[in-house]
Amino acid sequence: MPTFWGQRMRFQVPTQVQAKAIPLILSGRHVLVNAATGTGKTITYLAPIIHHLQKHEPRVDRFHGTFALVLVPTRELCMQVYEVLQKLLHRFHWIVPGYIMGGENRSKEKARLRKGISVLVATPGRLLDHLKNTSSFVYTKLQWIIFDEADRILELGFGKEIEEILDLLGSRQNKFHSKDITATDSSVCPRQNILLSATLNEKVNHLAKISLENPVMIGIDHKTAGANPATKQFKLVDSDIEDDEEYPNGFLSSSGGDYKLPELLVQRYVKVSCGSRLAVLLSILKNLFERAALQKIVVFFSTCDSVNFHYSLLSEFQWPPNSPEKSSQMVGYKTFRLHGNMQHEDRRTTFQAFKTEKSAVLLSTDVAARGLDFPKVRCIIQYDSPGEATEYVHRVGRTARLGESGDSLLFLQPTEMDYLKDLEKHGVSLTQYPLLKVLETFPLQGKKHPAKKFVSLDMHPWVSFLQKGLESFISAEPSMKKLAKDAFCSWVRAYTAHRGDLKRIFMVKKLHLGHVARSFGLKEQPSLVGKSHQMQMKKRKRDQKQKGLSKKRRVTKKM
Ligand SMILES: Nc1ncnc2c1ncn2[C@@H]1O[C@H](COP(=O)(O)OP(=O)(O)OP(=O)(O)O)[C@@H](O)[C@H]1O
Repeated sequence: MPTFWGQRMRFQVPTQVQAKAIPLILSGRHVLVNAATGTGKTITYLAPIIHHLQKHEPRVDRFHGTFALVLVPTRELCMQVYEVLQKLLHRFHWIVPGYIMGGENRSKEKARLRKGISVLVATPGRLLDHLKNTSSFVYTKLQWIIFDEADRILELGFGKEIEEILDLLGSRQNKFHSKDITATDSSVCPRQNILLSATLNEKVNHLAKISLENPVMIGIDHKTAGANPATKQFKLVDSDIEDDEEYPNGFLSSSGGDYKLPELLVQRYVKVSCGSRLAVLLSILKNLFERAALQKIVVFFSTCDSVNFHYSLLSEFQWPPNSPEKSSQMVGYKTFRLHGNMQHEDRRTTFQAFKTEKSAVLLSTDVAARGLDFPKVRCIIQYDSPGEATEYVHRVGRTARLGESGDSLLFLQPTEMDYLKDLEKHGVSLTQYPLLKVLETFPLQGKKHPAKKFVSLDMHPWVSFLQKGLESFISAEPSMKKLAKDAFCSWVRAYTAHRGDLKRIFMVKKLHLGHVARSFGLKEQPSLVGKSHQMQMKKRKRDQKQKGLSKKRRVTKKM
């Protein structure tokens, strides 16, 4: 087992998945790794590669080009894997790490590829671009292709790109066998491909078939995933260790199987009527920070607009409103946001900043759901449902990493409660969050409001008081109102976009648009919000038409 990695990273013992998979990967087998979130999968594949490269004869040199390629679904994950790689390679300065990804400057990347990158981390689209257009990109010595978060890469619609990449790299199994290459062409290296994820599904089946040759599957149950039995830091149950399975023809015949969740994760749901969602979210955040000032929380939303709106609200909303006492931010902690519509550089800074903060809230879309390793995240709130159970697993996996404890909270409306049954089918079960007890911690004018007195949450004095405060604040700030309206519109669109079976749980026709508007702090009736949105859309169409016409006219004139 390679020893260098633990020293630099100050790790005492390998995790369970590392202990099982590293020897197999070192042996050269194609491997499929299925282990819970936060169990150290990154080192699992990087350590053996570096072990081989540092003793490679002749010594690895930049002009040899790329030996190993790590494919990841998102830019943030690309940066994260690159950072781990840099740490692991500090003693082996001749092995050059590098990354290429969407949003970066292409010509700078070309220059870096021309100089040579030994271990390259990449997002699929940009990699394909360079494979096609950067002639100085040398990959004749490529030995490893890793698919980290394999299922997500495919879900993001990169299936075709991946097939093209495998074809261009000559690594597609049904066309081409690594054994055949070594037999016929000694200048081409034997290949070893590795697929990893905490959730494998049918989509991975195809990728596994076309990219892995006679692979071994490593499945680590959450009870054993923490670490080696040598440490008492993690709970271990030896008998739960699954045997490696030979995987010649695909293992994914049962797609609805259990997902692997961190053992010390406490999973809860909170049932909230639509109109009270916003007030409840703010109350829960306030309560969490009042209970423990030093903690990090990630809140997941379904759309970029919704992230933007809640980000501005949390940053600007003062509490108590119109009070003679000094008011301050309601959730008085640093707030960050992360989503795909942000400028590349802002995404990068947020990602780095949230990593180092000790007390903060990150509001994010699913760009932060996969693979990101933010230290010490204590709680995950899924304010908007994740849809697929797979995404639920990855979102909650941002906490309770590597033997630490963590909490997760899923917001559900009364009409959406069947989602719990859907999760249960995957072995995921949640208990109810004691919302009324939490709301009791917010007395109004010194008076407590015992839980049993209220027929509905919307009538709860604290909730309605806070809701009024939010609505007046938003209606008084035109920029906030605009953000709220945009968020409302895109939230409804996202709600209608639930796929397949989930449409039966997240039923658009059961949505009360007036209540949805309230959940964005809007006083207007939904028809008004809808109308203004429709008018905007009409105006946009009109403008586009006019632009199109004048363009046409210009073109006609020119011709
Ligand atoms: N042997 C080890 N001992 C202690 N900590 C470790 C060890 N190996 C990895 N770690 C740490 O564990 C954390 C989680 O690792 P990593 O991000 O690779 O998990 P993962 O399984 O890929 O998670 P995800 O499925 O969410 O992507 C990281 O902070 C990493 O530095």
